[in-house]
Amino acid sequence: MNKTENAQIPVMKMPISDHSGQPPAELVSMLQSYPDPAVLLSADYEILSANAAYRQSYGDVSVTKRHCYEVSHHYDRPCDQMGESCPMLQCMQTNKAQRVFHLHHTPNGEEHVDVELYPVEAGKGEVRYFLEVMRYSKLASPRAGGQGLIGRSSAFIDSLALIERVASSETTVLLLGESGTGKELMAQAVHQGSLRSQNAFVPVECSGLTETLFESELFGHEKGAFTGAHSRKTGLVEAAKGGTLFLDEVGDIPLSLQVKLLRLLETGTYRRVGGVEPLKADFRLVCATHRNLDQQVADGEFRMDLYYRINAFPVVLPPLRERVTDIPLLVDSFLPQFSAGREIKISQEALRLLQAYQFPGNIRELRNILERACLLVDDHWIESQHLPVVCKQGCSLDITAGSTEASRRGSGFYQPNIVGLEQLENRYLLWALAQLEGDKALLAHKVGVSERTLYRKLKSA
Ligand SMILES: Nc1ncnc2c1ncn2[C@@H]1O[C@H](COP(=O)(O)OP(=O)(O)OP(=O)(O)O)[C@@H](O)[C@H]1O
Repeated sequence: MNKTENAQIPVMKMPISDHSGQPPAELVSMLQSYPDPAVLLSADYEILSANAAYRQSYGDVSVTKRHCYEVSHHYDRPCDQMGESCPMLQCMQTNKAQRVFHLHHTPNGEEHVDVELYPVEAGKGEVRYFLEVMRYSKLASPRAGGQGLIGRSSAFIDSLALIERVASSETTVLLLGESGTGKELMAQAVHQGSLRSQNAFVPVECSGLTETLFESELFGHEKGAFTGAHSRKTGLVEAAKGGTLFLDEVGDIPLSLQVKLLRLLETGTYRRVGGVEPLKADFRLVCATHRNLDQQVADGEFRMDLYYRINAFPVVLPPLRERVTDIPLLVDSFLPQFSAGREIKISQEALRLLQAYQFPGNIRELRNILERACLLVDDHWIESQHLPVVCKQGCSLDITAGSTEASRRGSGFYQPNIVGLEQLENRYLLWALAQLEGDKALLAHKVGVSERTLYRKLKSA
C-alpha cells in the first residue's frame, strides 16, 4: 500500500484476533513493505516493531520496547504533555489518521519529519495499534550548515508543513511575506519537492515589466516581430516547460497586463509575439508578493478573477522578528560563508541585540549585517559595536554591562551603565518580545497592558 492510498484511509482494519501480547504477524510484515521508516506502536506509546528503513536510519540500535517520545524527542513523557501536538493522542481521540510535522532526533541530528499515524483495528473493531510512518524533509534543515531553507521555530515549521503538503501536487502556490523572508527559497523548495523537479525552475521578476517586455519575456517572439527582433526568442513560459514558473512580486503586475496573465492561466495556451500558432503551456505556477493582495483587490489595483486563480494555496512566511529562536541557527549557518576561512563567533551580547532587533529586511538583512560585521571584526568575536544598525535601535537588556569584553568572558569586572526608566522599559519590552518569539498578544497579557498600549510603547522604543 503506498502512502497516498494510506492517507485516504482513516482506520486500518486487520481481521486478526490476537491473544499473545505480540503484534500480529500480518501487521509486522505489512510494516516491512513501507519504503519509509515506520514503526508499530501500542496504545501506551511503546514501539512494538520497526521496519528495515527505520532500523537503517537508526543504525542497529534497538528501539523496540522503548517509547516513541523517548526515541524521537528525548522526552520522558508523551509529546502532548511537553506542549507539542501529539498525533497519537489525536489519533486515539478521533480514531482517524493524523498527519503532523515534527522535529525528531535521529542519529544524524535533528530532522524535520512529516509524520503520518494510522489507528489499526485488530479483532473486534477495537483500535489496538498505531502505525507511524515518517518521511524526513528534504526541503529544509533544523541544523546550521544545512542546504536551502533553515529553521526550527514554530512559525517556520508551520509554513514548512504547508509547503511539504502542497509541493508534490500541481496546485498553484501563493507565497506571502515581507521582503527577505525567503519567498524565492520557498518557491525553489516547492519545485524541488514536486514531480517536476528534474525540469527547470524559472523565476520571473514581475516588478518594472512594461507591456512589451512582459509579453516578449514571457511568451517569446518570432523573428521580425518588431524592430530588433533578429531571431526567434524562447519565452520564459516555454523555458519552464515541464517545470515551475515562479512569478515574483506578482502584485506589481500592472492591471493592463494582468488580463494577459489571466488568459494564459485560463486557456493554458499562449502565442509568441508576432506568432499566430497557439502554443500549449506546461508549467506549475508559484507566485509571491510582499503586498497585501486583498487590499489591492479592494482598491481595484488587482483583478479579483486573477487573484482567485493564483490564491489556490496561500502560504504566509513569517517575518524574522517572529522567528527569534531561529536567529542563532541562521547566524551559525551564515557566519562561515562570510568569515573567509577565519573562525568568527558572536558574543552573547551581540546575539541578544540581534534577537531583539526588528529586522525590516528580514533574513536578507541578517545576512548583510553579518557580512558587514565579519569585515569589521579584527579578532574572532562579533561584538555589539560591529552591529551599528542593530545598536542604533538600542534594544539591549544588558543594562549592567559596561565592558563587552568583560561580559563576553564572564569576568566579574564591569562598569555599571545606568539608564533612564523609560529607556529601561523600552529595552525590557523588546527583550521580552524576543523571548516570546514576537508574540505581541502574549506579551501584552504577560506584562498586564492592552495590546494597543503595547503597540504604542513598542513604536516609541
Ligand atoms: N529559511 C532560510 N534559511 C536560510 N536562508 C534563507 C532562508 N530564508 C531566506 N534565506 C536567505 O535570505 C535571502 C533572502 O531570501 P529570498 O530572496 O528568498 O527572500 P524573498 O522573500 O524572496 O525576498 P524579496 O521579496 O525581496 O524578493 C537569501 O539570501 C536567502 O538565501
